[in-house]
Amino acid sequence: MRMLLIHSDYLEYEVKDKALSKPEEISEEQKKGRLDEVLAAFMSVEKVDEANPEEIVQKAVEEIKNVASQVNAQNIFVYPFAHLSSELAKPEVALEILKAIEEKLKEEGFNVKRAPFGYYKAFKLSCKGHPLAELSRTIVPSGEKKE
Ligand SMILES: NCC(=O)N[C@H]1[C@@H](O)[C@H](n2cnc3c(N)ncnc32)O[C@@H]1CO
Repeated sequence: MRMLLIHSDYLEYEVKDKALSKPEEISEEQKKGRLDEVLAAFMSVEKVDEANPEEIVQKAVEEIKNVASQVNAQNIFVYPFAHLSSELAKPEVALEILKAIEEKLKEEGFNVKRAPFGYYKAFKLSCKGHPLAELSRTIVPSGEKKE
């Protein structure tokens, strides 16, 4: 998995069009979303992650928790983003992993939103610009090598 973490004044999105033939079913309310004072986690789930989805969920949650505590963020935006890797996991696997990350972060007490999966979305982001405001992480299952 490739993750881009941006500590932001806000992140807001608006669904524009389907990017998959069968995108995630969403309600009218989910077509727009916004969080303020947010750690935005843009994530590309990779083919290598299919070897151990549970481990990837655990490692991703740990990384996000670590950064959230360093930047003192309580709000997390889980954002599916297929542009950080050329070795993408199948959509059905990626969606399950992102849903699991969302749920575990909620269990940890964070206020979490997840942007809809399988759509083109307009988004606005206001990066805070401090030294830890822009971070990237690469996560792979144990035993797999990081490319
Ligand atoms: N910016 C818009 C967009 O990225 N849209 C992406 C994601 O929402 C989602 N998606 C599909 N596969 C993946 C994957 N492996 N990891 C993350 N998201 C995925 O499906 C869309 C088309 O690739």
